[in-house]
Order: sequence, then C-alpha cells, then structure tokens
Amino acid sequence: MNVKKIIIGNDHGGYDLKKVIVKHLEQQGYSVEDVGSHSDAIVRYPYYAASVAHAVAQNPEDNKGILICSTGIGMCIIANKFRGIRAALCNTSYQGKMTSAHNNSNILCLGGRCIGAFEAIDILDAWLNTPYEGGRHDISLGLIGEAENTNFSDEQWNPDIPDIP
Ligand SMILES: O=C(CO)[C@H](O)[C@H](O)[C@H](O)COP(=O)(O)O
Repeated sequence: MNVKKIIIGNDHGGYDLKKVIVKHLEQQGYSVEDVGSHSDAIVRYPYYAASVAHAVAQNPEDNKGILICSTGIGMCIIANKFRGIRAALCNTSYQGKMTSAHNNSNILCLGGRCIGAFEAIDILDAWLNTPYEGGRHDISLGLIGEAENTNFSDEQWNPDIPDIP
C-alpha cells in the first residue's frame, strides 16, 4: 500500500457509513484521520469536504481522502474546487477501479443514503487496490491540470480538439 494516510470526512448523511469504512480501513492496516462529523446531528458538508481536500492537496504523494454525505455529490463538488484534487463519486466497484486506473483520483466520494455498506467496501477496496495506469491517461490529467490553472473570469479554456486517441 503506497498511501500513508487516509483522511475521511462526512456529514450527517454519511455518518453511519463512515463508521463502517473507518473500521474496515483500520482492519486493513491503514492509518486513518477522521475529521468528523462525529454524530448524526445535522451539519454542513462543505466544511468537511474542504478539510479533507485541503489535507490531501497539501500532501498528495502520501494522502488520500474519503468523503461521505447523503449522495456524495455535494462533497464531490466542493472537493474538486481544490487545486490538485481529483475527487470521484462512485456507486459501483467498476467505477472505483476505473477512477484509480484512469483518473488517478485522490478522493473517493460515497453516498451514505445511496449504497449499502458491503457495496461501499467493494468500491473502496477496488479504488485503493487498483494502480494508476499512466500512459495515455497522463495526457488527460495534464489537460485537467491546465484547466484548473486557467482563470475562467479572464479567459476561456476552449482548446481545439486534436485528432489523437
Ligand atoms: O448529500 C448531500 C449533499 O450532496 C448532503 O448529505 C446533504 O446534507 C443533503 O443535501 C441532505 O440534506 P438534509 O439536511 O439531510 O436534508
């Protein structure tokens, strides 16, 4: 396992699934940092998404993140606003596998009210155990980096579409 630490955050909609995920990760020997929330009391998910995304963006070589809300959608929207973050909302283990292989995603987003615990663990294991393939996918990741370094208020990122695979 290359990842040194997994930072996990949730809101009230993700609290129950978070507990299952943390237990599973610790059983697998991962070091886990839980930024909360720590109950099912209603909280606002952007705070937790930002906390995890910031920590992963600060140390992307060593850290990965997991964010869980009711759907995973709001968490994913916030996390992807952080430079260097590639957050992926996954509802199937195939998506978990492919987002590691092709997107080299560094945050996994899950919907606590959308998938069951067993499905979530399958997705998580597929995501953690699948290596990034590199190769042609480096081109796409380079373009993602280019897009996130563009100030859209000043200019438009609208590159010509080249005739390459
Ligand atoms: O899924 C979410 C955002 O994408 C979050 O879990 C929100 O909390 C969701 O909107 C649920 O909100 P509620 O306050 O539990 O109705």
